[in-house]
Amino acid sequence: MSDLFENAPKKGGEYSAKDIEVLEGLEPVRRRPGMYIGGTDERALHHLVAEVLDNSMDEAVAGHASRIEVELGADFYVTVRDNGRGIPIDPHPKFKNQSALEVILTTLHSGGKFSGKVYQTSGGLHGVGLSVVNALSDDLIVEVARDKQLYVQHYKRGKPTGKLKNTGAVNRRGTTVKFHADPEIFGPQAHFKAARLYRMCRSKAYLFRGVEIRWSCDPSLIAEGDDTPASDTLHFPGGLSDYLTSTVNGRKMVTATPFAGQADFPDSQGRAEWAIAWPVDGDGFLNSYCNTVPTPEGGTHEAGLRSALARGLRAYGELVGNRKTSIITAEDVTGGAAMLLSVFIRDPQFQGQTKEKLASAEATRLVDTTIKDHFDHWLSGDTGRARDLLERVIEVAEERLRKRQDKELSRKTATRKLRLPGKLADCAKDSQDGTELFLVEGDSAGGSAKQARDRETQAVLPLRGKILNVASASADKLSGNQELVDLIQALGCGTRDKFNLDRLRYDKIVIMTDADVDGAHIASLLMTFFYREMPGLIEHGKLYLAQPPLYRLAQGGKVAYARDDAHREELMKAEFSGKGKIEVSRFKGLGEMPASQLKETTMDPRKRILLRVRMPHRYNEEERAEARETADLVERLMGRKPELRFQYIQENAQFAHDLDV
Ligand SMILES: Nc1ncnc2c1ncn2[C@@H]1O[C@H](COP(=O)(O)OP(=O)(O)OP(=O)(O)O)[C@@H](O)[C@H]1O
Ligand SMILES: [Mg+2]
Ligand SMILES: [Mg+2]
Repeated sequence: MSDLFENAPKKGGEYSAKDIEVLEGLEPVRRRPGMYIGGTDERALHHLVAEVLDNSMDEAVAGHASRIEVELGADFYVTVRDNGRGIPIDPHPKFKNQSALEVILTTLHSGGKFSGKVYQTSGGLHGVGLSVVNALSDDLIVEVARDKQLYVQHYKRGKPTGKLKNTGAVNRRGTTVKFHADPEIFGPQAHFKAARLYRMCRSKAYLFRGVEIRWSCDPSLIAEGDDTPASDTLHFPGGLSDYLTSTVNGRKMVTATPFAGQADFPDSQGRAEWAIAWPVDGDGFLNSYCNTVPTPEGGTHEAGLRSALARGLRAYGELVGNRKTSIITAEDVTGGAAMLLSVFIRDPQFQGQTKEKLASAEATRLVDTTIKDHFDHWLSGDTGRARDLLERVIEVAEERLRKRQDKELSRKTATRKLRLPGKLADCAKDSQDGTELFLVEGDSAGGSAKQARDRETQAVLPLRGKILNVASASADKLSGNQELVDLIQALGCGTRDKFNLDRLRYDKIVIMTDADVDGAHIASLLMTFFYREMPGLIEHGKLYLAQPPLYRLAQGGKVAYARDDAHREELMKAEFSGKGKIEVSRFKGLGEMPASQLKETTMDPRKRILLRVRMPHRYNEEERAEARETADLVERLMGRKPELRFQYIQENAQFAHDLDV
């Protein structure tokens, strides 16, 4: 026994109990905010407000609050006030010296929503939200008006700075949380945006008719050209129907009336509300919510809705004896539809604390059967509109089949018709399936890449020098740029309104530039180009960044590659022993790297890491508005300052495999 311990190595790779940390209280939240709010970017920042607002919404949906005020101050403090029951302030039975309020604010997994006794269908369920907001705020004040008394407590970075004080009598009730996001976490430049918070409040008000949300913000925070009001009272008795009308406002629809309604699930399992229209232009979206929490990644409730609509329309088609009905898929019915879906269910299961995707299995069946019933009625209630919709969806299905046939024409015939650029080293495989195009910088890197590639599936296109800074280039300048003309030809899918994903000649487009400032610059120029000219490529997840290493480390027979300085330090500590010299060599560029090493580190699908470039999320009204903000961001970043560009890429590259542009 003692032998075992004595023989344990003392130096170098020492790793023992003392290395195991247990983070206490809210420390884990500050150390790993991403785990609780999905990152530290602008989206995550705004998520803080969502957590606080969700708690007030839960109070409203449970029937205890009717009014919520949300205020954004010039000092970027956000205040959320409701007229609900007020967070309990009596001493907590388990923690004798703390009020329940303090326990809620300073302890993860503390809350009143676990049992379903005090809230039935709440957005909150983890008992984490408010404590996380507290941990990530450099200043937070909570006020509770309860039993005609007003109680106040202050916090900094998750810790109370004093006791809960009773400040005297009041004539109202409810909870007020006022907080300021910690710049240590979100960066000194990150601030709440009025437009974004306003949209959040508005959609909450649409989702629950029983609440009135009073919005206000300091007028100085409204950017020029932004139509966000400085104050507004949001109350929508028409619910999702109103929401849909305001969203699709003015567009021509396939049917004169939308398919909208609400219904309870059996056995008080909750309820659903929906509003669906089919725009003639076929530009659809689906915004879904569970217990007023937006679920931009969809989930089981969306699956139920899709199934209900597809089954309903198919059943109708068969009933009226339309033989083409059999070709209709769910995607044909719903792909081009403008859809809003809100469900309220008990004890929902989400993926992650930001709750972007609903996982509750029973939601699919509940939504499916409930909505299918109503859809059947809606269709049979007006045969004119049912026929219009059916014919339209059959057209969509036929178009889809026609496109698929075109696609099945082999890539080779497409290639023959197309003049491919001379410098392209194409891959041997005919179909697009599983193929990759590497965009590399310069002929020498191109040479290495050509040797390192798998000829069957990997193609290489070397681009010379710095391509035009397309963020500021006009269309004719673009078409005069040979590098970009070559690139567009090699891809085959066209640009802007001629863009057609089905014609894309490869499955993945991989930007592979040197791991240095110039490389990052060229990568960002190319990303801007794709973002501007072929956003569909990014939307469909076809664009990637390769991650070539910057250093090679060797000791004895052991070799490792490091992406950057930090990674090199990490590897030196973790992978190599303290004994003997570690040889460190820095790659000057991909062109200098032997083909075998380039293959192993960067190109071989079994060993490499690729970063996928993505648009922020899917298309729904809020997300689109954000995407427009992102367009500004890209312009700001790519437009002028190269240092900023570099930082942007580096930061994202380190932390995420999915890179948001
Ligand atoms: N505005 C409010 N009015 C009344 N009670 C509140 C309010 N805000 C928070 N609470 C109480 O504090 C508890 C903890 O809130 P917190 O946001 O931390 O977790 P949660 O809402 O239970 O779950 P989640 O982590 O999913 O948000 C709630 O369960 C509720 O009991
Ligand atoms: Mg909550
Ligand atoms: Mg909590």
